[in-house]
Amino acid sequence: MTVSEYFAQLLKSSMGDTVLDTVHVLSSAIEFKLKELATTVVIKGDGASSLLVIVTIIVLTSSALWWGWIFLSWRENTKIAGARGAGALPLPPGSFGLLPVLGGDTLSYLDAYQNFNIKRYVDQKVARYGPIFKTSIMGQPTIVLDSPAGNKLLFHEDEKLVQGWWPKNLKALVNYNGLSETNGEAHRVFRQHITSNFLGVDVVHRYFQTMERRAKAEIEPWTELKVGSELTIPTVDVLKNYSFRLICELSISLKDVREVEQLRHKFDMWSEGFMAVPVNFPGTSFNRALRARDVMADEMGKKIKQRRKELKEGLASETQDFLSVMLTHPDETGHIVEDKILVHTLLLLLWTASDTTASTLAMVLRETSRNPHVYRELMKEHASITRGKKDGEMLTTENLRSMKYTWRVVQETLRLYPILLGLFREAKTDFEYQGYTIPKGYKLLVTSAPLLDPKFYKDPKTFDPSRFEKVGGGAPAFTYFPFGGGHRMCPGNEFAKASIIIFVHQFLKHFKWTLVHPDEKISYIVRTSRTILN
Ligand code: HEM
Repeated sequence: MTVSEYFAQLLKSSMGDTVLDTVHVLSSAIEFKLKELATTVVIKGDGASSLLVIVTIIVLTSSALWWGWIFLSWRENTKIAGARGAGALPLPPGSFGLLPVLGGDTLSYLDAYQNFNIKRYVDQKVARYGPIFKTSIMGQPTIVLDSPAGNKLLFHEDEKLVQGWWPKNLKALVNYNGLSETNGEAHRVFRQHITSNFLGVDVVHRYFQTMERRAKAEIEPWTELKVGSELTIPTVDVLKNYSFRLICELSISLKDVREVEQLRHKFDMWSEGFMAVPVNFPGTSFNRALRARDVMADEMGKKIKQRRKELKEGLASETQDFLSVMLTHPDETGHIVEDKILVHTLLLLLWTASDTTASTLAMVLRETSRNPHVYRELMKEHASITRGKKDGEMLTTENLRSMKYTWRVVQETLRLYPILLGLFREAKTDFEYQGYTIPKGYKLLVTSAPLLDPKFYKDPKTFDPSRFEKVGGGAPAFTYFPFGGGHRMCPGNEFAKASIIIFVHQFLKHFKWTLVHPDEKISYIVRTSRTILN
């Protein structure tokens, strides 16, 4: 795509011209949407042997939200760039570009991101400047750090030298001071609170049955045809339904499909704002996203009030979902979370828990189909679990623990198709790093490039789950970080793991599948959801 096509596309999306079926988001607190994955499956049954299934397209998404930064933060950028005192170590080599106000390297970075060429982008820069280089991305002075040392800096010394950072347009869209926007002690306390009460490893097992029920509810309606029949199913939509409906049920007990879909309609509109040019003018995507957010926030506010009443009257349980837990369990400082922060967190959960899982599942299904030995190994693992079960008997924690190969498949999927291809932080203070000055306010970026580096992984492009028989796929520490790391590491990782492997179990039980387009190019772009009412 040329530069002008790129701009045209962005403008189109911001003006709400229909065609663009992308949505997306990317920040230190992720999110993104898929394009399409239709699947033709063959219904499995007694004696059904080699069956054909067709999976169309898969596409992860990502990126673009940063266009707004270019315009919003150039002044800040120039102030910071001039702030170094005399005698300081030099800045890392590199260039802010001739037109940093237009984002310097923004186009090439985003192009590499969308087309899944981050490694090539980084390799070219490294060949020119060395492993640590400066550039300007989205109007922000940015220092790109090599891995694994750079990851170690970002993830381990997180709170001393660097902190989480959200772009301005994203902050505007979120607009509440919750987990995503806080740093330091407030962030730690709140994070600890939601981890110990909702997302932690000791809690997530409570949702296994709901996850399995939801997975069955999405899959079984497609299995009602005769055994052996071929069927095309819109798999991405099935996956998106699964993850969105699951988090709605577990966070606010919202189960009615039509109500969920109404919420998702607004959610989609909101998400579209994350990649739009941040022009808040009636008719723009950004404006629509802000309005959708207000409507959702208003609805969440009403749900909070209603639930408080139900809890008082004994009509709701204290542990029935995230909302109840937050309203009845104080954090370690003895406080119940404020309503406006709770509203923010509910939206954050919808955002972080839905398309991340759906996208990863999509790629798991794709790679399983492209690698028959992987399918066979998976079948072995899951058939032995199914054999030991009576009809309708649910999966146990023990069963999930035994799905070791399945988890390796997911880990290898996240190596090849990470949800985030780059993670940003902001320097909290001026500091020295490997002979250079990192000025306060500069953005720091680590990328997923090492995941495809033969230095760390033998035959890096080969899908080989057996790498993960060793921790981190055998690569040095701080190379593999699909869930981020340090104080901002994804608190939903256990939740994600369980919901993914449970879905894989159900899918394998019912279908065998092959890809319609086995060599489909993967790009990080998106479209909004299509409803399937089961
Ligand atoms: C395959 C699925 C998922 C992947 C790969 C993933 C990955 C990530 C990554 C890379 C981050 C940023 C970490 C950082 O900045 O260092 C993140 C943050 C976050 N994720 Fe996940 N995630 C997934 C699923 C989930 C789920 C299911 C939930 C909730 C149920 C969730 C909740 C969050 C939250 C709340 C944050 C923000 C944490 C903070 O700022 O402290 N994620 N995730």
